[in-house]
Amino acid sequence: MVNVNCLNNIASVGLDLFSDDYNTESSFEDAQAVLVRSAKMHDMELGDNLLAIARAGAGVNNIPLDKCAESGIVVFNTPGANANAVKEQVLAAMLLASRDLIGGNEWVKANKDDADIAKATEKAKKAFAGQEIKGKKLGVIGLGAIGQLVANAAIALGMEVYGYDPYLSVNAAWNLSSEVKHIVNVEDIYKECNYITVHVPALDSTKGMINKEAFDMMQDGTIIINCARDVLVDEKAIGEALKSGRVKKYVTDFPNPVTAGMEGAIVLPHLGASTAEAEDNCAIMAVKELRNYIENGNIVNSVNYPACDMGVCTSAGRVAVCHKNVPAIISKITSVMGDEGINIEEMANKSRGDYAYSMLDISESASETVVDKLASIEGVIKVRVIK
Ligand SMILES: NC(=O)C1=CN([C@@H]2O[C@H](COP(=O)(O)OP(=O)(O)OC[C@H]3O[C@@H](n4cnc5c(N)ncnc54)[C@H](O)[C@@H]3O)[C@@H](O)[C@H]2O)C=CC1
Ligand SMILES: O=C(O)CCC(=O)C(=O)O
Repeated sequence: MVNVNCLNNIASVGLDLFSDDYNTESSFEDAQAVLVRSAKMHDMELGDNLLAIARAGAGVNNIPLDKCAESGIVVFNTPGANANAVKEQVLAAMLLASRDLIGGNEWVKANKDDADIAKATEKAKKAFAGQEIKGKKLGVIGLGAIGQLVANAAIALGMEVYGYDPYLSVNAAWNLSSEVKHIVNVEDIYKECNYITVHVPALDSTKGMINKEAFDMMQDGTIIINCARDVLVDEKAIGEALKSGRVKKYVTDFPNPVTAGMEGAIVLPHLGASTAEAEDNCAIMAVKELRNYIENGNIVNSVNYPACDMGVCTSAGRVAVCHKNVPAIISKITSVMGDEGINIEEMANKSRGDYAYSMLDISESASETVVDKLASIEGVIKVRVIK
């Protein structure tokens, strides 16, 4: 039985994909596999039995990726599975920031008992008038799964779109409308765009990237949308930019003690991925990734180990090894097999930064002796007999 712990609510359509060989009611301490959404895992004790964590979503800043890699725990996410939900929220955010629909609705609620509300409406409504997004310039920072959908949708809505992503993959570039203007210096977005939306991961290199210097370059009345992570925007600086009128509205999906009451901010309670469709997509992808790793040793969509996929094992045995990416380790692994008279029928070795992963399809199932010998090689982190 494989023990699975869910740290957050995971859609049942995903959990239903686990076979009877899985117990999805496990405690965290006993789990071999963990499913998580936004629960913070940095301070959690990671058990020796834990093999894999799947983030049913995109952002993995709630998971200690290096600590997991060091312990041979493979972390997955579900790229693109909630991108459409976030794209739709960004479109809503741009419209909410452009037309004072929230203020107008509050006015109606406040005047609900006025028998003459229809007449009063026609007088009051000028206070809630806004602007159209058609013809305005939108800057999209980060053109991954979400950014590219936002950019294409904004083109379809008649916006002029500037896209910036220095690490853009070729596949992502193919998906972008040719009408998106390719920006190589993010400052051009700050200087020229009326709307700016950010879609990058929270990394040391991106934290605080929208800061005072960025606001100083912007035009008065710029609208900022942040459905990525709060730490990307310097909150002291945006508070000041809102006060000065440099920024007209800040729409953020991340309430915290600073943003929650911020004048001029529209603050949503992290709803970007909260649609039935996105929750289902993420849960299905996450469970499939976990099963593929647990049952076949394959790594697809990991964020701390390399991709490595040998399909379903057709040999008598398969061994999977998480190890450091250091010289001569492969020859030591294969020597163990040779010394034990085991033939390697197929093999894959992939690396990612300091870590690597090897899978060996072998002529017999690895014995305890083989596993112990592999585990004793310097730099080997975890050895698993898959078959
Ligand atoms: N509000 C919500 O509920 C959700 C928020 N998110 C957040 O949105 C982020 C983006 O999600 P996806 O588009 O799915 O991820 P993704 O990984 O597909 O795209 C991220 C893009 O950012 C780019 N990038 C990285 N550093 C950059 C930089 N300094 N400047 C410009 N571009 C840079 C990468 O090259 C990549 O193309 C996630 O990391 C997560 O934090 C994601 C899903 C839901
Ligand atoms: O699971 C959620 O609701 C949060 C989604 C999110 O922030 C992400 O996928 O990065």
